[in-house]
Amino acid sequence: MEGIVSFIRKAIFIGIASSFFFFFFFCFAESNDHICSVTKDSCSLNDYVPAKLLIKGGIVVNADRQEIADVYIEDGIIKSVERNIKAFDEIQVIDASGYYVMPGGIDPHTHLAMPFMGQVTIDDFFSGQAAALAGGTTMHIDFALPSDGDLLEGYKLYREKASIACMDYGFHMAVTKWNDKVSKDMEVLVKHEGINSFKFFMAYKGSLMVTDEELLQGLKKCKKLGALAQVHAENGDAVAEGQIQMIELGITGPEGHGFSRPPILEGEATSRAIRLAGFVNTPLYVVHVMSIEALEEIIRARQSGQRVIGEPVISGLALDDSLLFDPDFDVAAKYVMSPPIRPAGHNIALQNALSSGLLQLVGTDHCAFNSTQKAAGKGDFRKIPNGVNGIEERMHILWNIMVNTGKMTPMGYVRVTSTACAQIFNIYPRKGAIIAGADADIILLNPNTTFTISSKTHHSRIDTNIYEGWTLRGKIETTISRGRIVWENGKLNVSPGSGRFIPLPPYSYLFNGIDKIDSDYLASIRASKQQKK
Ligand SMILES: NC(=O)NCCC(=O)O
Ligand SMILES: [Zn+2]
Repeated sequence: MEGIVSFIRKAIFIGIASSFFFFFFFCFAESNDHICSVTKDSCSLNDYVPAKLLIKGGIVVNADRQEIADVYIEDGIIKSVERNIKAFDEIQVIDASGYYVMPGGIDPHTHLAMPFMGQVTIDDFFSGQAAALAGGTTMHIDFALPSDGDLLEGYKLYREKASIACMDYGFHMAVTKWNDKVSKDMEVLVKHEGINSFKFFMAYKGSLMVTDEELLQGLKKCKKLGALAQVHAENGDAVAEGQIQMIELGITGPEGHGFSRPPILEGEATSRAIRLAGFVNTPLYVVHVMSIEALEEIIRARQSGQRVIGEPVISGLALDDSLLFDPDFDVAAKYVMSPPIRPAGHNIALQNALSSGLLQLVGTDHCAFNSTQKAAGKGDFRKIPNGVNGIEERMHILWNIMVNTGKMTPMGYVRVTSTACAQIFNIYPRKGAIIAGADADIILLNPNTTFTISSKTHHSRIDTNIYEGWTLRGKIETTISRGRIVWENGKLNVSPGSGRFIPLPPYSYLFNGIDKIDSDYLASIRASKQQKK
């Protein structure tokens, strides 16, 4: 009898102890999941318990197919995509008939809360992301800058800045000098911190610019780590020379910005970076391709079999440089970015290259400075902080200039706004697709709604807009981020801290076969050495 009582006591004790264990285990796991978020108090319950959603009867578009289907979402994940899914009582149903139902946009190029040219970009990780969600972008990859050249310190700072995020995000890391510590930090970032790309600035002499020698070391290290090397391709030495020339000519206004860094300097740096990446045999990603000169280098390299990705940005695709010549400084300064927005013709060439697959994905380079910040360069264009808005406008403008004009199908649109980015940065198909198992990042676009862009109604903090007054057809009326409806009926429903950091794993598809090419090359060198003997 005593034995039975003692057995029951033990069983009760083990039961209670294990309940405590599991309680603490799950609490810890939950808090760990939000390790970089602000306190939970600032997040609404909605952030943790996404609703069950059924999107019914829309035109579901992926990069490879388009079909009328329903999309069922549970716990922030797409559970099924098929026709005639039954709606049960507790499921919220969205009628999507007549709407395009597409993966949320992924913006590969943003600069939120970035210190640059004596200013800090006006959109932080909350305001910039809220604007993005209102414009149909559900994830972005921002550029973390080193802190005084220190990569890990810089990265830590950016993770802290992003604690107020309200949508999913990842990071690229910039490399602005070269030494052993930089090399070791790159390794730590790739192996332990979810970084799989490093950006090298070939411009901004005296601040961010790297030398060819530094770039070469960086390319070698990227290859070793399976990380993608990215370049801002402009010849920084020549730009500095061009700027002096303009000042000597008495050209001090925003138009001097464009004249001082002509397309030939973008073409030269693009060619140089491509050739160095070819020498190392590592993939290369050219950010913000703005000119025919750079485009031609990318096409030539791709034709020769080199793995080069070209990213045009929405400003370069949609605009020409005419407003850079506006006599009103405040108007012209809005358009100052680097490489510069080019004369008419370059934008059309970039559009054509995008539609034919010669360029692969579209970014924004959202780097917003308001008019008081831009005013720092009155009387000297070299001091105008470089950067334009776009995180909120990219999806709509691209739909208008590419899909409404017949240059691109909705499937092509999905490819360049979302899928290609997810593939290049190795998070496909969790992102970039509407398929079972993917994150429920989805937009509903009404192709018949028109609206007009204005700084008075946009959601970014910037007080101007480079697309001011543009009337567009086709509106993203609903944005769903991980199963939560965050944008609907012209209203945002977001809270700081609800966004998630998405680690980006190394060795994307771009690295497949690189080792084979290397070993074949080494074998051919050895063979030629033996022949000589
Ligand atoms: N692009 C630009 O003008 N500003 C952001 C920094 C950069 O990407 O070059
Ligand atoms: Zn750049």
